[in-house]
Amino acid sequence: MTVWNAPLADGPVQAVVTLPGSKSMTNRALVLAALGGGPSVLKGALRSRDTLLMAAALRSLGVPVNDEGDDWFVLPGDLSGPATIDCGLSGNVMRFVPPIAALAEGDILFDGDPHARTRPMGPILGALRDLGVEIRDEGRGLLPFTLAGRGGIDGGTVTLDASSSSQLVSGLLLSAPRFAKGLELRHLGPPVPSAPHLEMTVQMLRAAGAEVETGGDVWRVAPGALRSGEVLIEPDLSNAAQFLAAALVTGGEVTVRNWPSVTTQPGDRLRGLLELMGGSVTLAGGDLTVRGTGTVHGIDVDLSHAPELAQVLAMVAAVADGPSRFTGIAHIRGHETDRLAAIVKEINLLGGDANELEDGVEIRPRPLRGGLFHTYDDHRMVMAAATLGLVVPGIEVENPGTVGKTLPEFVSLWTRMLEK
Ligand SMILES: O=C(O)C1=C[C@@H](OP(=O)(O)O)[C@@H](O)[C@H](O)C1
Ligand SMILES: C=C(OP(=O)(O)O)C(=O)O
Repeated sequence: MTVWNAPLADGPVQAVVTLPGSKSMTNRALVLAALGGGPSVLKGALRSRDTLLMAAALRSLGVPVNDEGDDWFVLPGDLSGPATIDCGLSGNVMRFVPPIAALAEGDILFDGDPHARTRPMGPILGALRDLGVEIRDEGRGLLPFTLAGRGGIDGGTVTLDASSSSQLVSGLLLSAPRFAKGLELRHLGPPVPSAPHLEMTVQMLRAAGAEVETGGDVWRVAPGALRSGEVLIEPDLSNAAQFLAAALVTGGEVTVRNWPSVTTQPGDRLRGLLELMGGSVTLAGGDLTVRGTGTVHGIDVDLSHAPELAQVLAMVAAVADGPSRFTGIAHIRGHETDRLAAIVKEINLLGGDANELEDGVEIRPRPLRGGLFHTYDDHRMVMAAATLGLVVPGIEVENPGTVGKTLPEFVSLWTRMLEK
């Protein structure tokens, strides 16, 4: 175990931050480029564990991906197996790659980190089986499994329950233009979380030339060629959460550069959420600035649209002037760790007062003390711990390197943010 002493802010944080590319956009762009008809270049791609795993997965299926420079090049060709895919702990890799593997020939083995073997896969494996794909998973509906690629998928109509992750839908949609008959996908069950990420899938498919119709819980993708070319990746707005929260909890001012004026990223919801929590938020000329007054308000919000923000917002809530409730996020028990349990446990270990709800968490602020903050191989727990560490002396963050999943340079960006 390594430990990082989270720096305490010695006053209001004043900083301007530039963030690397979005994980979700980079991984979608890689997939669409791999399924395209010619060479593509990704500008501003994120270099992190999850995107390097995606690039490696596509390479294993016969698609050359050059990720050496700032621009990433993808040269699609015939998809081929046999192969072994390491999903790491990436939900994107484990949900987006199996449908591509079914387009290749040969046995393709999927596995990942120990915790990855607990993340929901059953509905997408069931849907692929309904589409005629042979998958051997010993009936578990989880990693590891072997998919027997037959060089194509006929496609057609399929129904699944995607209430445990929007990625179960996105994964099928992204490859659907390459199914012989396209795809009509229906969700049946409790609501699908992360609507902005579904919209991101639809918009990126359309930008690549796919015909996609959506309405309610039904998505239709027509068969057809995907356009190749240049794709511009936006900065990762979910990873802006902790930097903007720093302004709020210290009563400072933080600007994140290159904020898109229109975006499907759920991190854009930070603008409204941080305002509700007491910040003043302005977006001008591509700069998103949050100013804190020193007072932080508790909030009661449904976070089902932006579950990636839960941990950082929970830490802000822990130092607010009143109680908070974050609901609509039952499914984050199936993320990198059981995030509801992790949030509650860590706040309470530091002397706080939090409890789990069926679909969220409740936090009542109380004076907190320092101590070891466990991070459960979850990048967002590290970034949440750092946020709290700005105002609670003595927070020791377990395994800070976990941030490599989506933001390897987190500690240096954080340290720089605090330099006067
Ligand atoms: O499609 C995507 O890129 C993602 C969708 C969301 O998954 P869930 O719907 O499982 O929350 C999000 O939490 C994850 O970090 C990335
Ligand atoms: C849930 C997350 O990641 P993924 O599902 O892509 O592993 C996340 O980054 O918060």
